[in-house]
Amino acid sequence: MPQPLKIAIAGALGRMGRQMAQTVAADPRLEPVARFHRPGSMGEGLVERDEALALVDVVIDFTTPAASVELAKACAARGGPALVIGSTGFSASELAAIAEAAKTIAIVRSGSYSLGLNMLTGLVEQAARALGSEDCDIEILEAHHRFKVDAPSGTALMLGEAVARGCGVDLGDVARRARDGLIGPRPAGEIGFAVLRGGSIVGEHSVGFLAEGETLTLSHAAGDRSMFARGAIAAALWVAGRPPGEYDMRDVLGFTAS
Ligand SMILES: NC(=O)C1=CN([C@@H]2O[C@H](COP(=O)(O)OP(=O)(O)OC[C@H]3O[C@@H](n4cnc5c(N)ncnc54)[C@H](OP(=O)(O)O)[C@@H]3O)[C@@H](O)[C@H]2O)C=CC1
Ligand SMILES: O=C(O)C1=N[C@H](C(=O)O)C[C@H](O)C1
Repeated sequence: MPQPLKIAIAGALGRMGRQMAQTVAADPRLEPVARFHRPGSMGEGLVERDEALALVDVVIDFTTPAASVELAKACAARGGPALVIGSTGFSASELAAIAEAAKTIAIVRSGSYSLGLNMLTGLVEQAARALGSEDCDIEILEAHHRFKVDAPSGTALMLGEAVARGCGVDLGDVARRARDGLIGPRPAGEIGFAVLRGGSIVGEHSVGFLAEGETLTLSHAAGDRSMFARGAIAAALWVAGRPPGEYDMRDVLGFTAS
């Protein structure tokens, strides 16, 4: 029986931090060693971040872009532990800082740790490759709870990247992230995003391929947050001991890049 993997949980008092603690505690492959929150946030079994980093093999982090970047820098500065990042809403410069840290430590980062959602990205890429975005209008819809602060969701952007890979285009060149006012007819080739916020929706995503006379819709709905936690655990078990680099769930799940 291998030694359990030593895990720390960042953002321990957040929605995903609490879900992670519950799911990690129930998994015999893991030893939940430390939980930390904002600097100076003690009580409820919390420790300071740098104390936690000294004790564990992998940190699982669902916090904010700024907190994840600081954490990645801190892990890289001490040569480990490895990191599983679930936070979303990063700017280009924040992503560059994470890529820099990944030159020193192994980091898995994904906008969704759901297995089903990651399978959906493969299907979406395949459909986009077959249908293209010239004769078919491709639109991504997402819905989340009222507390979500970033838009479009990390998952919607992942789906957008899958569409772009399938169509052989750069998402940055064709993404239409908002529409308002007298916007004129829809240009061919756009990849559109639409966002709904409200209530307690855990996460719903769909990709519509809208062609002349027919619509294909591929969709996913999250029932609760436990599958994100299970996916993050799969990523933690996979990334421990890996060489430095930035990985995603396609690496973890062994989905071949096409
Ligand atoms: N990739 C995936 O599969 C999933 C990703 N997410 C993403 O994960 C992130 C967190 O989501 P959720 O749990 O719902 O959000 P919450 O706001 O509930 O949790 C985030 C927590 O991080 C805390 N935090 C802020 N700064 C720091 C810091 N410097 N150090 C430690 N903790 C800090 C916040 O504290 P405070 O409350 O004091 O502000 C908050 O409690 C979001 O970006 C979300 O989009 C969510 C679900 C799945
Ligand atoms: O903030 C959330 O709740 C979620 N965030 C992730 C995202 O931005 O896609 C994943 C999931 O949809 C829940």
